Amino acid sequence: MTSTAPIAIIGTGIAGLSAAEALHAAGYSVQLFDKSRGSGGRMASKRSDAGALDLGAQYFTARDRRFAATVQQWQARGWVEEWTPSLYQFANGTLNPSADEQIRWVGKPRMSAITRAMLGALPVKFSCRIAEVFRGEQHWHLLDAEGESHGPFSHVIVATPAPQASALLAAAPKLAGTVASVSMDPTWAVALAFEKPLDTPLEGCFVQDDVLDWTARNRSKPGRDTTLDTWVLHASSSWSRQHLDLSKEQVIEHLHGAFAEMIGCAVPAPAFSLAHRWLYARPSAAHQLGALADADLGLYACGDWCLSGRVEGAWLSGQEAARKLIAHNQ
Ligand SMILES: Cc1cc2nc3c(=O)[nH]c(=O)nc-3n(C[C@H](O)[C@H](O)[C@H](O)COP(=O)(O)OP(=O)(O)OC[C@H]3O[C@@H](n4cnc5c(N)ncnc54)[C@H](O)[C@@H]3O)c2cc1C
Ligand SMILES: NC(=O)C1=CN([C@@H]2O[C@H](COP(=O)(O)OP(=O)(O)OC[C@H]3O[C@@H](n4cnc5c(N)ncnc54)[C@H](OP(=O)(O)O)[C@@H]3O)[C@@H](O)[C@H]2O)CC=C1
Repeated sequence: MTSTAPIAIIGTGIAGLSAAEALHAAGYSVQLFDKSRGSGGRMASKRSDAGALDLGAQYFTARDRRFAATVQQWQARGWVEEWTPSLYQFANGTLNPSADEQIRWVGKPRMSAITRAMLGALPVKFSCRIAEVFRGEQHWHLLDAEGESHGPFSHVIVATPAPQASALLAAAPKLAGTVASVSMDPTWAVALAFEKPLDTPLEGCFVQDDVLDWTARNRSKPGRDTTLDTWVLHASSSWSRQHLDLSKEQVIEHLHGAFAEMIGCAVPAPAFSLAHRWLYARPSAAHQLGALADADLGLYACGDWCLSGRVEGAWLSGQEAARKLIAHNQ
């Protein structure tokens, strides 16, 4: 290690925490920041009257050998469990069972359990939106949206969605340019909770219609609250983009209607509903960027948008940012 100042990591989603874990294991000290009240980003779970709900990432797969080995460790520690839903597919107006052999993982008892456990005792400042990353004579400093300055730091890793990373990478125009070329699509998510369980065996469904993209029965996941029969619905990227500024009430009404048409059983008015808009849900295309680095400056960027736009891609990108930083300092 060449410096005693810690490394700043902006973002406590899976990418930022993956980088943090790898750097901490290599003996570096880190300081994390997140604009939200807790960790997880798009893997966070929202507390609601219907229990904790996974409104973002629904499950994840592990195809990369290194990620698969890490998921095995998470399983041994009780952070994740396999989810084996009764899977369906809805296409051309028809609902059909669509079982497959794919192993799908979920955080237990909620998706946010994973990043919560990864964070452990690492130093973090929540509710702290970083507005500017600037270089002093020797070190990096961060300015938050309240005007407070943080630092000094030896390096900075920006682990936010690409559109939120651009401004933070202004000190490295080449990185900022690459990030600016990555576009991300939105997703409207809705939760509907019913007093009486819906009369269907369906627990997860890949949907191909104009409105919906996916639906899942929350109670079919391990460790979830079963008081109400709660469903998470995701709108397609194109519908979400076209209806970005609709009110939450209108979005709930549209998605409830599409769900009722699709599911093939009576769907009463929900006892509880909520909507959440993910403005930067997924990259519009997959990339092979790994992680971005200006190693001489000490500025790095990682996130799902560097790779597959999935949990696995985000974790791998965080590992790659840490690897590049460590390699440059050896
Ligand atoms: C609706 C939806 C469904 C999905 N379903 C799946 C799925 O089933 N399977 C799957 O594999 N993937 C899924 N994904 C994708 C998956 O959630 C992401 O790929 C992954 O969680 C991204 O992790 P990340 O760390 O790169 O970014 P994020 O999780 O977005 O983390 C970035 C963090 O940076 C913080 N931040 C941003 N700007 C600032 C700032 N200026 N200052 C401080 N903090 C800041 C944010 O608050 C956030 O916590 C889904 C995503 C969505 C939205
Ligand atoms: N909404 C968002 O913002 C968002 C959603 N994301 C979704 O995350 C999963 C993750 O993908 P992964 O590759 O890890 O999982 P799968 O292998 O389960 O699914 C990949 C796609 O393959 C199709 N699929 C898979 N299994 C089946 C099946 N049994 N029956 C029918 N189809 C299946 C399906 O594609 P289509 O809907 O048919 O186009 C899956 O989507 C994935 O669902 C993403 O959509 C990621 C990021 C953001």
